[in-house]
Amino acid sequence: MKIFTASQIYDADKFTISKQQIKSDDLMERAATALFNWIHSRLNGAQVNIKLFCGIGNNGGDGIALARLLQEHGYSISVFVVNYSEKRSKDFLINLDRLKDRKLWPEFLDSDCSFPDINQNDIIVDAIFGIGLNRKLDDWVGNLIKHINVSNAFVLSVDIPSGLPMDSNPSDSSYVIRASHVLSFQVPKLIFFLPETGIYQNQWEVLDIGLDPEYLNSTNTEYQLIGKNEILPLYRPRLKFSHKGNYGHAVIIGGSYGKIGAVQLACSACLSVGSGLVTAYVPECGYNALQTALPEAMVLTDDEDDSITKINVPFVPSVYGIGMGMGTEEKTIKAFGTFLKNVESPLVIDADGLNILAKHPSLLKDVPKGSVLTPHPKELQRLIGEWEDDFDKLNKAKDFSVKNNCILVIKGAHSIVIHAEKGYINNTGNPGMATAGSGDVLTGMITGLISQGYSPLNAAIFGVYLHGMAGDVGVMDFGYEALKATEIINNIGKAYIELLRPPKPENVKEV
Ligand SMILES: NC(=O)C1=CN([C@@H]2O[C@H](COP(=O)(O)OP(=O)(O)OC[C@H]3O[C@@H](n4cnc5c(N)ncnc54)[C@H](OP(=O)(O)O)[C@@H]3O)[C@@H](O)[C@H]2O)[C@@H](O)CC1
Ligand SMILES: Nc1ncnc2c1ncn2[C@@H]1O[C@H](COP(=O)(O)OP(=O)(O)O)[C@@H](O)[C@H]1O
Ligand SMILES: [K+]
Repeated sequence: MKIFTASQIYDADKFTISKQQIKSDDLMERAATALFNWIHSRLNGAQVNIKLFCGIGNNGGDGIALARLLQEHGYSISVFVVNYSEKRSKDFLINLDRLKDRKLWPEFLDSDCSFPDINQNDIIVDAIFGIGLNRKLDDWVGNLIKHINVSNAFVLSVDIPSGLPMDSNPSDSSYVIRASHVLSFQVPKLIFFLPETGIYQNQWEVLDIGLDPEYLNSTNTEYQLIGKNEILPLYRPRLKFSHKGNYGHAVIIGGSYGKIGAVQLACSACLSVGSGLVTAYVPECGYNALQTALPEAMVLTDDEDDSITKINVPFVPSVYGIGMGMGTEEKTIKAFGTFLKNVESPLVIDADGLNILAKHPSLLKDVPKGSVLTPHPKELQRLIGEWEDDFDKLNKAKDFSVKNNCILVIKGAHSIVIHAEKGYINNTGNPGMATAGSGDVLTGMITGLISQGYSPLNAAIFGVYLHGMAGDVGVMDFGYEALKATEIINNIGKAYIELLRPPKPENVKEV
């Protein structure tokens, strides 16, 4: 699903209005009707107090139009206009008049007034600001938002939580609505997926308001939300007459004394995702552990017992995954540097492989083109430097990807695969995956996908999705807290099955 910027959304509006020969307030009516249908299908006329806080722009206009529809259906509503500017939008005014025609007079709030009481059992509709926010809020508006936030009432935000800009962090986090649920028009917004701006809402949902498909389909976006529809076409089916040689030979290099488990997890994930053959390259101390824990994998060892000091792989594998648990000893850094000079197969680089690159950026030029780097936030910061906010981080990551001709997987709640100017945002996974070794599993999975013939970019996008899905299937049995990296691996198979499960036909009753 494409993620549009605010200016693209305004363009989509204009395009739709002109192509469908409608008026802009018709589009607002569609938005309000979609909001109303959502609420009505859940409340079924229940007499709960609904308090609508509406700004004076089009977000406010949506709220005012919604108020009219709610009133027509007998809901108990109070409408407050947050009068933060004299510059009211045309469609806001049209809808305000329609409300007044029905003898419904909103209460106007301004800097001098006291705020209305909010009961914990009220439902708040937040239509104060939408995607048009472009400067700091006046303090009294910020204080109203605080007043709503402390009420503990259910807050339904229209389009986005009010007070949240579309392309930067809010200047004051207490001046942003904490939304229980966001009903966002037509397309998801980038701010829902970034760690610093995604915290303002519990859940989001997209409402179709009929923006013109021609514009939506033909417009390129920097970011895409990756779901099943985007992943299925990437899937490479296993062929009936294939043999293990068709699915590549992956080599996983890493480990040091006390950290052999990281390699075991990566190898096991690499096999479970479907690599034909997997060989581990570890220090001598890892030999027995690996051969015992993972009989399917082959093991090559370094001459040294505790850490990797040279990397001698006597064949050319399909792909290498390198870095997990490897340490950053001088001897290992040297071995890694020599390895990079000679390697031609694409790499998946994680953990200490990334830490070494960050400390010795001159090595970056030897990383094969199209390699995949999988940093968590701290490793990313070592690689690309400090960032001002998540938007700056994404721009710096794109620059890094272009400069070094690599694919970056920025790991997190919504991991983002960065390839040059494009970002692919993952939408699977859960907080149960914030556990030791889950990153090693991801590295093994991406390596195993490249081994089978997925391109490095597709392997990164597909791997991140499947990894999250395996975690999502895993929590069904283990809950968040008890989910361990091993359970993510054990559920890779079920994640594939879930991915390939045909959608249930609509309107068919289960017997
Ligand atoms: N296609 C769609 O998705 C559709 C979207 N629709 C809806 O339109 C919404 C966008 O509406 P919008 O452009 O009128 O902007 P909105 O957020 O209501 O702000 C109002 C104005 O406030 C101003 N302003 C900004 N910051 C400020 C500040 N700190 N303090 C004080 N004032 C400030 C600024 O005006 P300025 O003063 O800068 O001229 C701004 O224009 C969108 O979120 C969705 O709900 C639907 O109706 C139809 C289809
Ligand atoms: N809250 C979360 N929601 C979804 N996925 C998460 C969450 N926290 C962590 N993950 C995933 O778990 C993995 C953690 O990787 P990493 O920090 O490298 O772990 P480790 O170093 O222990 O292997 C990443 O793929 C990340 O996206
Ligand atoms: K809003």
